[in-house]
Amino acid sequence: MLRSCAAPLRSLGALRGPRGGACPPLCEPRPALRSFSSEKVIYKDFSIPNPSWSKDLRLLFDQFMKKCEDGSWKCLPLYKHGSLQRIQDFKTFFHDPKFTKEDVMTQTRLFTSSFEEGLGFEHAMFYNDVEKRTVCLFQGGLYLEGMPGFLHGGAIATMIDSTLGMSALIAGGIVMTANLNINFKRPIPLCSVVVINSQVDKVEGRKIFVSGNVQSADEKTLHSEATGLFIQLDPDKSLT
Ligand SMILES: CCCCC/C=C\C/C=C\CCCCCCCC(=O)SCCNC(=O)CCNC(=O)[C@H](O)C(C)(C)COP(=O)(O)OP(=O)(O)OC[C@H]1O[C@@H](n2cnc3c(N)ncnc32)[C@H](O)[C@@H]1OP(=O)(O)O
Repeated sequence: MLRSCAAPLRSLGALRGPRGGACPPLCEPRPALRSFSSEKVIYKDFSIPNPSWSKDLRLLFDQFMKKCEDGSWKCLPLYKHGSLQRIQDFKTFFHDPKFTKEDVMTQTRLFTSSFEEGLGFEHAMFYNDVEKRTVCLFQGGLYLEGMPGFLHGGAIATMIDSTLGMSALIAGGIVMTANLNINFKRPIPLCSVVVINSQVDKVEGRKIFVSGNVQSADEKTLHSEATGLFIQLDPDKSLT
């Protein structure tokens, strides 16, 4: 039987955005499954709390939602509006049907959203435009195990890449990771909650330099430090 990371929630009705309603509109639904035939898009919001979220993750999420009230922070919907547009732009300019055919594309899923609730990458991202910072609240589930009881380094790298990448994406549009360096300093226990911080340090032409770290929810443990180089894609260059 599958175990969930969190004790069952007493009431989902307790999950409220700062304006008293459920999380949207600050945290808008993201389509988990996307369709490139434009006939059907199935929406599922992965960033709003679900029963697998631990008390720590819920608490941090609520704290960040509170910070969103004055507009200084935004809860990032990964696919809607800007982000969705970036994905569409990517498809328009860089997707090569030679490699992934239309019928396959209708079945794809974003890696970090492809696990059953609580077993994979439970996370929510927030962005501060003034500070150019992205913060990801992340609880890695049971299927992300590496060494027994701890998260796989690849799973940590995935979320670091996504968080630093989000900072770069907001700064530079359609980007891809060219380089990612990670120092793994302390292992992350499965199902624990960590905070991934990232900021854009420098933009040089098409190069966007981003750095970040991973800390425990109580900020007492520094789990990892990372730097990344993201390159704005050139529409005149083929990717393949
Ligand atoms: C980033 C995504 C944001 C994620 C946000 C999360 C959710 C959003 C929702 C959905 C999106 C999900 C996507 C998540 C994916 C996460 C990101 C990735 O993991 S991308 C996959 C891994 N990366 C790749 O596969 C890229 C492979 N590489 C390439 O295709 C190319 O090398 C390139 C990166 C496109 C660059 O090629 P290009 O021809 O355009 O550039 P140049 O080679 O001319 O280089 C330009 C410039 O940069 C310097 N450069 C390039 N690479 C490096 C390097 N590794 N180290 C140092 N410098 C490098 C190069 O020297 C040039 O410099 P200069 O102009 O000064 O000469």
